Amino acid sequence: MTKLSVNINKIATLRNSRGGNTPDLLKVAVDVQEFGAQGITIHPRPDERHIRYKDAYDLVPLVVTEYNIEGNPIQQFIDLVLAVKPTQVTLVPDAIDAITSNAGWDTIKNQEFLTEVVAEFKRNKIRTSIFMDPDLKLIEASAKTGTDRIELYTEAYATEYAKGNKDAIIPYVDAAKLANELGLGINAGHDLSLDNVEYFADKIPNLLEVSIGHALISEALYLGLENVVKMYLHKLQ
Ligand SMILES: CC(=O)[C@@H](O)[C@H](O)COP(=O)(O)O
Ligand SMILES: NCC(=O)COP(=O)(O)O
Repeated sequence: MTKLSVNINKIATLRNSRGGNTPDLLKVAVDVQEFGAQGITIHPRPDERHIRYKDAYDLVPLVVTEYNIEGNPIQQFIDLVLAVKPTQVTLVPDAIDAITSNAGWDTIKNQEFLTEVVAEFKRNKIRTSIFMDPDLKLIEASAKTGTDRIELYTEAYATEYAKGNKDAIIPYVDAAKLANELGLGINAGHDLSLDNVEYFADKIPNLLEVSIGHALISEALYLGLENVVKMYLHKLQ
């Protein structure tokens, strides 16, 4: 079975848009776990445009499932993760001004750096995962960093699947087979959705975890909309 870790960045985006505490990020994290999600993911970015560093601390007593913190391992991020001690840290090479994560690591070019960072987190008993495109050479190199897992960056799959190109799964299956041979655990995420996640999970051997945020929160809005509109109409009768 593949675990679902719900990324709550978008709840923080909505909260920050008004400056108050609605929606309440911490309550959402508690409720999402009560509804059955097996993990909570956050991706604090240096500009704190959604998740604030304080949120990462406030979530500690409330995340009773797997706590996954994603981000670019700049010193500020490393210090945060070492202080919070989540279950897992996912290393993502996102540029400071990127609108969202848009590439996996070049694990050949950054091998020494990643090896050091991975070792530091593992010394602190934090599981590590490296965000990766499904590139066999890079996946082979990722194993040399000592990481426990990789997270397959699924945007390309999601984009092609939406166009009807199911063959877009092939590089991911090949990548997963190699990762399995190398003893790497496999996570996946980015633009996974109710439309494309089942096919992905069916085809990828030993997919341990998916982290889903943007589509899941959007779908929750759509699926809840009719109910809430009706509740308002009822109050206004
Ligand atoms: C690592 C990754 O794939 C991202 O999906 C990320 O966690 C989402 O970040 P944003 O919510 O800032 O787009
Ligand atoms: N690691 C991927 C993640 O946490 C969520 O990505 P998305 O569903 O917001 O694209």
